[in-house]
Amino acid sequence: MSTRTPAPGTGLTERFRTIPPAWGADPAAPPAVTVHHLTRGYRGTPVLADLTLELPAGRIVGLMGANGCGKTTLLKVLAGLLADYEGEVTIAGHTPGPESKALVSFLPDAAFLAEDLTAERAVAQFSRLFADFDAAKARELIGFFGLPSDRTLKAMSKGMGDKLRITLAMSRRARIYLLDEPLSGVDPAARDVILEGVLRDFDPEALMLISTHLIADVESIVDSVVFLKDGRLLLAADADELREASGMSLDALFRKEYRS
Ligand SMILES: Nc1ncnc2c1ncn2[C@@H]1O[C@H](COP(=O)(O)OP(=O)(O)OP(=O)(O)O)[C@@H](O)[C@H]1O
Repeated sequence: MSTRTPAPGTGLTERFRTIPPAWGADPAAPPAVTVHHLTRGYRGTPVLADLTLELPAGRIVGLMGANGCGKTTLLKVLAGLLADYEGEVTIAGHTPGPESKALVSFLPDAAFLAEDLTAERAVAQFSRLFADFDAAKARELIGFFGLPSDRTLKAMSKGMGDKLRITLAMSRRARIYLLDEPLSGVDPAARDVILEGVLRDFDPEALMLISTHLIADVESIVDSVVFLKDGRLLLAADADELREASGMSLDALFRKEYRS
């Protein structure tokens, strides 16, 4: 039997398989999201393969993985946009459908707003579409981001458009926020402002799942992580516990685990 101390970082994927409940939360409370043996592919090619994971409420979870590992597919299943999957999924106790959609605010990675909308018209539209939309919060965020209220999306820069989309997604009083690559294409100076906006007046009992393949971008705001690899769970953990056990930043660990 070897008496050697394992090198930092080894065995992490066996040891870290779950995200513990948020600090101060009732440990007996049911998870906000459960995914059991989820399998989903496209045209016979599997993307998510027998994925099992649970996400507690009150957490800000980084959903990490290389391009094409299935992050968007998972978010779409949770958002109720992909119905034909194998396995079981629950969102606040509901299978994805009308009840769960009312509780989930999804920010897709693709454009979803009409180009002729101004910020003010977008706020009016979201107020009509979503019962939980907080127009006062949206206007506060529009001010925080310094967005013009009368300029159409077409006339805004990419960064302004991103800030408006994030404003709309974060202004729903949802239980679960799913943000798909919210910082892709955003310049480094704007990233910190956007993250500050995302956290502004954020309900500490809500769950946020934020996907990225650039972990350094969101490392400052996530308190836990899910690493996917080839549609499977590589590890799930509290961020501080993982940093302590690995002796690395999440970014360094991510690079190590995905090097192949
Ligand atoms: N509608 C589709 N039809 C066919 N294949 C698809 C479709 N959507 C996604 N795929 C494929 O499924 C795989 C997983 O895609 P997905 O978008 O879920 O990954 P991802 O981890 O979000 O990637 P990225 O970081 O590049 O956004 C990829 O190989 C992708 O090409």
